[in-house]
Amino acid sequence: MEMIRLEHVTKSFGEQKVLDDVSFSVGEGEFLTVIGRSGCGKTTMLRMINGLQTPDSGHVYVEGQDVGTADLIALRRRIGYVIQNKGLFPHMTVEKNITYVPVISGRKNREENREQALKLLKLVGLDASVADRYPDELSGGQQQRVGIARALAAKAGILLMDEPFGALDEITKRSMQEELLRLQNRLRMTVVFITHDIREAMKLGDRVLVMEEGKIIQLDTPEQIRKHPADRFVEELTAF
Ligand SMILES: Nc1ncnc2c1ncn2[C@@H]1O[C@H](COP(=O)(O)OP(=O)(O)OP(=O)(O)O)[C@@H](O)[C@H]1O
Repeated sequence: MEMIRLEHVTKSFGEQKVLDDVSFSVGEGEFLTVIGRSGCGKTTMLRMINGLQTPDSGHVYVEGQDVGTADLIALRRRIGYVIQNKGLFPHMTVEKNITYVPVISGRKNREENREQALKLLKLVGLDASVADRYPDELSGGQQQRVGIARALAAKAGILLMDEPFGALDEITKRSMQEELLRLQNRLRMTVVFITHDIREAMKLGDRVLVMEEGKIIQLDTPEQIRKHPADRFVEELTAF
């Protein structure tokens, strides 16, 4: 099944065309990585999927529903959004952050919420003792894990990740990558993952989307991209 589809999406900020006739789709359970130079439109594209940005023309569909006419609050509850160094509510404990969506959706049983939070912490490789801490009392890597736990608690079938591991050291980054792949496989989440790191893009993605100046240059499996780079830019990018 198709989870996300962009159809001829165009977006400008003032004179600058940031997305230029972008079309692609992401299947259920697929892990799509997105790579391209700074400013090429990656974040703008990602934010369209949960309705934080609207296209000037074209359409974005999530699970067949046009985001332009969807109930955005309901939509965002189905989509986890994990961004570097942001995204957690600073005034809420880790537990409250994780159970935020279930609670606002009406699940008020405290014990049940606590239990779920602890289970999810374990699942993302965190100790139960962090449940009562605040986000700024956690390391960057721990915060990312909490962000993922929160998306899982919301039973988000779709996870949008904008350079989630960009600020992490190599070792933590690697273990987070492994963990994410394991969870994604197990829970069959659909993931769109922006990165600046081509190794990360090739390692994590079932397919890799390469962008340049608001256009898709290539969208293919890591193997095909390596074998048949669409142009010099992709060739240089993947020459490692
Ligand atoms: N709300 C906005 N208003 C005006 N310009 C914007 C806005 N959001 C983004 N831009 C501009 O649009 C372009 C694309 O931004 P975007 O954040 O999508 O790029 P990106 O590929 O994610 O970059 P990076 O890799 O540096 O995060 C940039 O030139 C940016 O300055």
